[in-house]
Amino acid sequence: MWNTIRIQCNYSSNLTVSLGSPKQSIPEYVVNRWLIEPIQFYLISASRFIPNSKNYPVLNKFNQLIIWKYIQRKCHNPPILLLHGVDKKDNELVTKLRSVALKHTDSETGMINVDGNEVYLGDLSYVNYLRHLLNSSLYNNQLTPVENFALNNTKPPFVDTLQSPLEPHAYNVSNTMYKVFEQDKVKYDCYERAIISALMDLVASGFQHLKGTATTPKTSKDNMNGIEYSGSSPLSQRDILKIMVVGPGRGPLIEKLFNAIRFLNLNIHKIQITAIEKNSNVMIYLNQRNEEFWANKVHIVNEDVRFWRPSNSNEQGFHLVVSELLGSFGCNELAPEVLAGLSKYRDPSLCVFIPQNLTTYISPIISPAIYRKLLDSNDPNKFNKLYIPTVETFDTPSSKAAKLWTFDFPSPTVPLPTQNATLPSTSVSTTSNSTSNTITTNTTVATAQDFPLYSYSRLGSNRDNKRQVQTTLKCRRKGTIHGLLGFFTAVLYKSIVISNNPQQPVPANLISWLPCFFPLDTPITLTDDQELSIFMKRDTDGARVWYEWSLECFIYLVLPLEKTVSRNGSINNNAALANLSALNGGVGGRSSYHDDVASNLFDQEEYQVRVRTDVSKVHNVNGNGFSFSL
Ligand SMILES: C[S@@+](CC[C@H](N)C(=O)[O-])C[C@H]1O[C@@H](n2cnc3c(N)ncnc32)[C@H](O)[C@@H]1O
Repeated sequence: MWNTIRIQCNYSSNLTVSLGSPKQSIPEYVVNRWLIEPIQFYLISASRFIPNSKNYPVLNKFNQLIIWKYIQRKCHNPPILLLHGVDKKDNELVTKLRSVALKHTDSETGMINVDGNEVYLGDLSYVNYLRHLLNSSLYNNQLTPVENFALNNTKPPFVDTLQSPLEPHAYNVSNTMYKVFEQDKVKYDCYERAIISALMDLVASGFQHLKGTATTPKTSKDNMNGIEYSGSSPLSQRDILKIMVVGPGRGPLIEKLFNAIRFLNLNIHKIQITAIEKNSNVMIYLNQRNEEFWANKVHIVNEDVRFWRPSNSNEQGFHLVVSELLGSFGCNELAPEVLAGLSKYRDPSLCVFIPQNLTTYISPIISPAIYRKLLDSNDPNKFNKLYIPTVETFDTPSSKAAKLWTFDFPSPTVPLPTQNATLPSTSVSTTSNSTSNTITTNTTVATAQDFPLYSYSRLGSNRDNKRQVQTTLKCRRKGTIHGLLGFFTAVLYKSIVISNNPQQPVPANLISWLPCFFPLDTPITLTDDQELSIFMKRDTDGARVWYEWSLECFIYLVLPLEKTVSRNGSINNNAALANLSALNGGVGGRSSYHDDVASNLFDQEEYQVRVRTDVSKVHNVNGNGFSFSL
């Protein structure tokens, strides 16, 4: 009923709802469902209270939890708690408590002065209990880590806003934003574990000679978080493990890399580290940290990695590439495009990328608050854009999400560097830490000339990073769908996974990414047990990347089969077929389903038909509403 009123009032922001505390426990999804509504008052009847062991009125655990959850999630605009029924004559508990508790408490008379009149508020032990409940809310956090993080990091008026996704490949990330990233300790711990695991495998598959630290005495300047470094290496390039960090920002991933090297006790002389960061604003941090903590061991390049090319053969043939170019939807910060060019500079025989892959997911959501915000916006493209809602003001009618697509790193479709490439004499150079500049021609490392400057047009419109999926989801619960929620899972290395799945983040306290939202311009209403068909596309024209999306919903009808026997005795199913064709034409069912159904007609007394009940338009066709420029 509330939903009907809201729709009839065109999602007016003046419309709010008052909820009553439940008599008995209700399913959690119902509590969560109301959490996304504009609750103005939360009514607590005195009859919900029960006496505790000292005969004071308290709420049961279930009602306590609901109040904590509502006031915590809506901390910037909490509902007013309205206690009622305390003064009812027939409230046995009140009468009892009044005689036991209040008689002896002179200071708590429960009287207030309103316009010169003494008004009896009722039994104050109820109010006192609610006060206690509010105070104890601080120590009974009901929110998820990501909700806590989002609420603590967004203050009014930015709470509950729709942000545009970051585009770090196109715009420089601010210092404040890097600080926010760096708060996610668990993300960096996952990276550290992934790097340790990958380094162990690399060592085992050909870099055994890395085991053991350098023996040269260290100087204070050469102290890299405990890694001993002598300042010069007598090793030839062939012995060297080459590591690239793409987009290190202010350096937390490099920090984790050094931790991993130290943890594994690897010889730093035999490791070459290159970091490529396009944001010139962070160069000062990186260079300072390089000097202070990393003994200038990191070769820092201030360039867009898509346009970077190794100046000589020593600068390629990477064995480990570490990056964190993940957006809320996984691929929306263009990791596939950014890393594709770099793939060509890997060692074709042995190279690990962290992350190894990313997979995107989508789930239909109910979010009247977000929809109302969009209705209020003057942007003509508002329904063709991708958003990041700052606070989780949504609920999902389906317990599952649909898997869309995966990107592997390095991309299996990017050609391998040429095998046995011959090094031109000009490409061989001596690095400051190397006494040998000889690289023999039987190396599998290719030359810079083998890999022309990365260009999207050269890759045939970047075809390999296009994706298109049509997938279905069963929705058990009814509701009005306002859009799709996108999130990702990334395999950093083997079993080390991170995910911003709102229902089950991995690790549970990961806070870096809120899920993203693809709106529908006309919401779609579902009854119980419907099926949703979701169309999602990632497209590119070589200069831009964008997403397109649409929805259809279906119900399954079971229809009786009306058989008539003709004069010659044959069975005629015309009535059923007529039903089918009516559904096909009238409701928009698809003929392929009906063909399947028709072929089974002769065997069944009834048949099932899938009927389309609603369909949305395709949003953001050709990226006309929004796109990410390459
Ligand atoms: C999501 S931030 C992560 C930064 C850092 N790894 C951290 O954890 O704080 C992505 C970083 O990659 C950089 N970046 C994005 N695209 C890039 C590109 N094409 N070439 C080089 N750096 C890039 C951005 O400037 C940004 O610093």
